Amino acid sequence: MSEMTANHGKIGVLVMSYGTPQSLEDVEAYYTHIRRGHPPTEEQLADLKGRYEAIVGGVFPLRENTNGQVAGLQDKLEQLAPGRYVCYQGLKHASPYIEDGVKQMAEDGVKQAVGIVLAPHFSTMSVGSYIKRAQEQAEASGIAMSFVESYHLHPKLLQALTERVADGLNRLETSSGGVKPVKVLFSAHSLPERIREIGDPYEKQLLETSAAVASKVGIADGDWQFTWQSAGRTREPWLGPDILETLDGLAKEDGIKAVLVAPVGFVSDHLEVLFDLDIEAKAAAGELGVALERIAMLNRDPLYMETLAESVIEAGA
Ligand SMILES: CC1=C(CCC(=O)O)c2cc3nc(cc4[nH]c(cc5[nH]c(cc1n2)c(C)c5CCC(=O)O)c(CCC(=O)O)c4C)C(CCC(=O)O)=C3C
Ligand SMILES: [Fe+2]
Repeated sequence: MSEMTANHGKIGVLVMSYGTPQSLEDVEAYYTHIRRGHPPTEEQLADLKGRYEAIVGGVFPLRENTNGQVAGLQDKLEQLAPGRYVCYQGLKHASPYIEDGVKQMAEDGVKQAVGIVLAPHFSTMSVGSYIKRAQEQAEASGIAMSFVESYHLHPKLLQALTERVADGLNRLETSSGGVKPVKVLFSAHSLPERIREIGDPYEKQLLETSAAVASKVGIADGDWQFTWQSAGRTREPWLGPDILETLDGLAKEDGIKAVLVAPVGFVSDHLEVLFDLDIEAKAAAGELGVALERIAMLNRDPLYMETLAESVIEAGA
């Protein structure tokens, strides 16, 4: 069988993710793509490069993690439905772009496909825009495509997050010497406030995941809350409170001594976690005299791979 027809008859799976630069030299082109073709100022570029320099040891962690997640999903699909699915990668702001992934499926003879994003919660501005781009290219390429819109309450995702929060609380207890009171902060990437005007489900879904995990771990209602992080630096208002503001209030008004951050809106180690939480939020907490730990990210966790595989099979049946 030739390369061209090897995947003929299989269901294509377009696995979509944000994308990260190829190298430090590539940060400017990547940032320009995020800004819809408008190059960043010198200052903005230096700021973003500085953040990447702080977390990157040769390889950009998000690239490795996305590659691992796509391979892990392929393996899991092979176990559950041998020979039926073939995975392709499609990135929002880096190569291979979403459109490249769809075109590759078409070249390989794929006629039917399912799209899934490596982010559990739906927003028109995030997952919705990935899906729109994939759908447009699928129509142009003659592929019938369906999509997984969200999987934020999938039992295996909740189980994986529950284990991580329980483990994180144990680590925090050890590293902080058992100081109390403790607060669990669930977090996700902020979005512009205007998503509220269009009835976007993002906030509701994030609260649902957080409440479900808190309940499974057995955290009392007053001992957890949700907060935003990583808001964009634009003139329009973004959803708040931001985690830095939340930490300040918890320390000064509520006397909280230790915090476990659970960034449930993300599934990988990447800039928003390794810099915004591990460096920036941790330093802010330190100045406030608050101990801070973060839950381990899902990356290639088997329960996360099963969440993705089961969601794909359900959507592509
Ligand atoms: C909802 C959401 C997610 C989660 C869902 C999902 O995963 O899709 C997410 C993830 C990520 N965001 C990432 C990186 C960046 N996002 C930026 C800017 C923006 N993010 C936005 C939203 C989101 N972003 C928005 C509305 C903007 C403003 C510009 C625009 O309207 O698009 C900027 C520009 C500079 C800055 O503002 O810092 C960067 C560098 C990385 C990669 C990290 C790495 O490389 O390790 C990841 C996983
Ligand atoms: Fe972002």
